[in-house]
Amino acid sequence: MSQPVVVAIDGPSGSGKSSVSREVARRLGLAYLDTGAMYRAATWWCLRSEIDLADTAAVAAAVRAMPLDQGVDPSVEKLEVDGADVRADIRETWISEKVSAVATNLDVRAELRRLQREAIAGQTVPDSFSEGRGIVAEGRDITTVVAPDADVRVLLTASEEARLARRARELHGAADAAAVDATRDQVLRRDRDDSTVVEFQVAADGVVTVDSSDLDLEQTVDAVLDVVARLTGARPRA
Ligand SMILES: Nc1ncnc2c1ncn2[C@@H]1O[C@H](COP(=O)(O)OP(=O)(O)OP(=O)(O)O)[C@@H](O)[C@H]1O
Ligand SMILES: Nc1ccn([C@H]2C[C@H](O)[C@@H](COP(=O)(O)O)O2)c(=O)n1
Repeated sequence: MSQPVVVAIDGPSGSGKSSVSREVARRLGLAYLDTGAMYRAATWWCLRSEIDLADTAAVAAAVRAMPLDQGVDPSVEKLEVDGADVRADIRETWISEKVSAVATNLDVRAELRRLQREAIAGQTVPDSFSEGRGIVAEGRDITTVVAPDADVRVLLTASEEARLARRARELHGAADAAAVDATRDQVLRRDRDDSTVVEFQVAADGVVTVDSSDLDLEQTVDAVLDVVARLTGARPRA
């Protein structure tokens, strides 16, 4: 059997991390880990438990006790907290507005980092979803903190304009001025808050930047697959 491949992808909001990482994992036959979904699930859990997000100790304790069940199959999204399917809830505005308060809690980051490393290591052994082929993990600090030794490390970027337009189209079905204005908080304010605890705008040493501003989704997936092939020899399965 060939060596496991770990691909780490970071980038700002709306750069395409989730869509691109999921598709890259699918084509390479790897597992997929959406670490942003973990922060969103943690936010859902704290709000549902009526914890004041400003009470950092209470939030951290709740996250340590969170009964999270997250799938790693790129073709079948699974995300449950305490048996509840939270896939739809965590994408809603009430979570997007609050998630940075949880993601900037350093004790929460330590706990989720532990779970993320466990999930990544779990995919390098034969008895796993990927049968030991490896994983694509994406977020904000995967290339730098969670998996700095990953075989492939990519910073996926896109201009502010492109990211706002993408999110506006996704949420409002159009990228006119009103729709773009309505997404600013979700994209720019969130990046500003999140970047107080983690660097995801500038590539660290050894991290390859893929700028998707002028690429469509398919071209971006191909660009990342090219980087993976160049650095590891791994290619899409027929
Ligand atoms: N290269 C691309 N060209 C055009 N649209 C894209 C491209 N990449 C992603 N998209 C679209 O942009 C939207 C945002 O992408 P996605 O959710 O993957 O970004 P993200 O970086 O994971 O964002 P966030 O961190 O906020 O969750 C989606 O609707 C996706 O289909
Ligand atoms: N490794 C990560 C992943 C995510 N976050 C934070 C930043 C976001 O505001 C939030 C949700 O992520 P998204 O689903 O939008 O990618 O989680 C982080 O700090 N570190």
